[in-house]
Amino acid sequence: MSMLSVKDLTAGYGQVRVLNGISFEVAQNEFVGILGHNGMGKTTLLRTLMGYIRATGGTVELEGQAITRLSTHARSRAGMGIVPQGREIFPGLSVRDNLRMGMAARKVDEAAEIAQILQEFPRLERLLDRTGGALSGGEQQLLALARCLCAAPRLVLLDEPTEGIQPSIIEEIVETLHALRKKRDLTVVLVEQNLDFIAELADRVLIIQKGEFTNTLAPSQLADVEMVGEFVGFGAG
Ligand SMILES: Nc1ncnc2c1ncn2[C@@H]1O[C@H](COP(=O)(O)OP(=O)(O)OP(=O)(O)O)[C@@H](O)[C@H]1O
Repeated sequence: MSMLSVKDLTAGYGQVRVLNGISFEVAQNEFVGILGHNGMGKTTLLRTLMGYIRATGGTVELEGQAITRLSTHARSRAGMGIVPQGREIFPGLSVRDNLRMGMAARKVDEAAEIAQILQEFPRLERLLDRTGGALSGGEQQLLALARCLCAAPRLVLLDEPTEGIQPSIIEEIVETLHALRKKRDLTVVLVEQNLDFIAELADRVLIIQKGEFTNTLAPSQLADVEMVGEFVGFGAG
């Protein structure tokens, strides 16, 4: 059974349709990348999968369960999590309290849960009492991912995690995701513009153009700048 199964998904804003019939499957423990120009619908797709935007047509199944009509909270309880573009941590709360907010919907031993998260995100340990807004972009991205994991998702949707982040922390995010994949048996759908990042993490890469998937690339093909440029238009950048 697939972890995620999406069929003919359509969605948009008011009368403007942005997703024009998206279909794809993601296997358990697979990492799938999504690549496309700005404005092609990547963020809209992740937000529709998470239930922030209502699908106007099509179906979404998580581990065989129909979730197309469920609320965002219900999807979260069913095992789906999102790390949104721009990270959206709570800037006025401490790192510890940001993590606590991530667990709010579950009955867990907070201290034990935070100890586990710190093993997976050692950089956060000395930052626990700092406010989220005082962290660097890369640290905020790690915190956003850690907070998402506090809800114990099995599928994580990542929206442009490397946006505005220094290369040294980008490499740390790659390593963290590889480790989480093994340790938590995590499945990831990853929207990215950073070709190196996506090539290091994704098992396959779906190309989105005008709200539709038009091609699938192997990660090794991302090194072929001309080929990527043909599909995505920013290969040379
Ligand atoms: N809240 C909104 N209301 C109306 N139109 C929107 C809204 N959000 C996005 N759009 C439009 O929907 C289309 C797809 O946007 P979306 O953010 O999904 O693209 P994207 O591929 O994620 O691009 P980016 O990388 O710039 O975020 C764009 O034409 C955008 O202008």
